[in-house]
Amino acid sequence: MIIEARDLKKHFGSIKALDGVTVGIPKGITLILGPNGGGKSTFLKLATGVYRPSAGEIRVFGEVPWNNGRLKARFGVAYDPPAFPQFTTGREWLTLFAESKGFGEEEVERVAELFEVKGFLDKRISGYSSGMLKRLSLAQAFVGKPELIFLDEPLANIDFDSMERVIEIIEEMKKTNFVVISHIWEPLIPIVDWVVVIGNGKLVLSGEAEEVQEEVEKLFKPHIERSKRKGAQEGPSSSGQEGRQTPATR
Ligand SMILES: Nc1ncnc2c1ncn2[C@@H]1O[C@H](COP(=O)(O)OP(=O)(O)OP(=O)(O)O)[C@@H](O)[C@H]1O
Repeated sequence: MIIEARDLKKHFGSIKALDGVTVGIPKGITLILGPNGGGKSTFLKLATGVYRPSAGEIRVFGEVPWNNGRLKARFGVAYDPPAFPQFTTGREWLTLFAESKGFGEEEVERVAELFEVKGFLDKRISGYSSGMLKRLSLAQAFVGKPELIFLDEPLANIDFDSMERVIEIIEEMKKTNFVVISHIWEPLIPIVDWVVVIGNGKLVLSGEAEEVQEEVEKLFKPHIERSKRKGAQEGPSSSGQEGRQTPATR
């Protein structure tokens, strides 16, 4: 196991963000799922040493992440929402970050190309769209090809082509381990090895992707029936207009 949590707790005042999670995450690609406010990002921040556990323990590569610069140098992280200094350019920020990890301009170019951020790299971050911010945060997480990469919502706010690209990049990096939190889970399932579900501060499920896929589908596949809405629109109580309005009819 590359990550092991034992009775892990994180409380913020009376909020029990994590309330006794015991779980092991193996090598490969792990997907963390769960409802809003369930504790996923808190788990990630405990694993990356941003938070210190209120009780229990978490270890990454056998080490405690809190206050552990040596361990932090071994992984990359993209948090959600991405946070950057606003008045630097993407290039300045990536260069500073790469240098802090012992890499130079070449590595900045590599990750910038990988996530197609080159077109706006010399603009100030304050002018970036949500998708640009997401792609810059992904580029940062991949600097130096770390052996473990944590990604919080890597597919949020990016267009379909970029989504496919991100999934391909993750799949191609065979030697890298990934821990990915994503509400957009379906396109990730084919490449995922392990799934962890955290809800209400507790572990709900942990297992091999193939074995738990059915259960995951039961828990998280949205069941929206088109016919009901159509029926409501066309029914006697509707405004009398048929079907969906086009911009011209509004
Ligand atoms: N720094 C904080 N201070 C206070 N409460 C916090 C803090 N971080 C998280 N929480 C609370 O802890 C709980 C778990 O939050 P967390 O962000 O871990 O959930 P999540 O599963 O990542 O949710 P989402 O899917 O909405 O991103 C929530 O009730 C949240 O409000």
